[in-house]
Amino acid sequence: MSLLEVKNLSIMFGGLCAVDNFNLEVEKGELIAIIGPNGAGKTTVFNMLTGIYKPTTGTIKLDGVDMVGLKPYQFARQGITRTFQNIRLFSNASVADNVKMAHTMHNDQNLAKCFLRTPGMVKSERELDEKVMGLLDRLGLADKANLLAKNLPYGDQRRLEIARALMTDPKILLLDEPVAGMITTELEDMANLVAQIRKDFGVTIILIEHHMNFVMPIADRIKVLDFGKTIAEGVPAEVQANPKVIEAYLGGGYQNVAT
Ligand SMILES: Nc1ncnc2c1ncn2[C@@H]1O[C@H](COP(=O)(O)OP(=O)(O)OP(=O)(O)O)[C@@H](O)[C@H]1O
Repeated sequence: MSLLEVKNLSIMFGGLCAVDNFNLEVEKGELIAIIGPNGAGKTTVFNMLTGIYKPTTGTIKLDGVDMVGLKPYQFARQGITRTFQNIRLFSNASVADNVKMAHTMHNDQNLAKCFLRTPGMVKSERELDEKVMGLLDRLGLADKANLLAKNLPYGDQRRLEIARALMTDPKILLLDEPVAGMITTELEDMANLVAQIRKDFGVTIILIEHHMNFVMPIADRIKVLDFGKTIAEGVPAEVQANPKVIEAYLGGGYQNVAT
């Protein structure tokens, strides 16, 4: 049984079929990229894989558990966490508190224990602080732990989003355009970071991206969507050479096939 099994997933918005018969099997530890031009349906797939949208038809199984119909927080508790194309941070909280809050929001907190500050609570708080600092260290943000999130450079805000997602110990990490808004010279750093996270945390990663150059060196497999349909899939070299992919990118005036 694969870690994630998605079968015949489709969603209609009125008369528009935004995602049509999407299938995906992901093994533990894999890194899968979903690419495609604007409006291809990539974010909609993520929205279905995180319970934000309920598919019109199809099934999603995580570790054999049927996920369709569950709420977003239940997807998160089952082990699917995501970042967003538009960064979502607590901008007036510190970098460290942003990561800590991801834990607090993800786990049930016992209010009585919080107020009583039992030895167990103090110990778990200490362990939590250590985990936060460990994660910030791995993501190159340890020296910025006390800065307000809003004062971080853009690339660091993206790293912080990933740290927040990792704080929930996900089985599957979904990254929605992790280099959106970054300048070309930052792409390679982020690609290295994503590959390193996969290795260090043993986490399975599915990411959406426009930039071919970003996904080519790090993805095991790539799926290409266009107008909601899967037009190609395979290892990066196969996909890059696929005429349908070249047409979807270049035919639509899309310029990132080589960038
Ligand atoms: N809630 C919604 N209601 C109506 N239409 C929607 C909704 N969400 C997405 N769509 C439509 O579904 C299609 C796919 O959109 P989606 O955002 O998934 O594309 P995308 O591949 O992520 O594009 P981009 O790269 O621009 O983010 C688009 O035509 C979009 O307008």
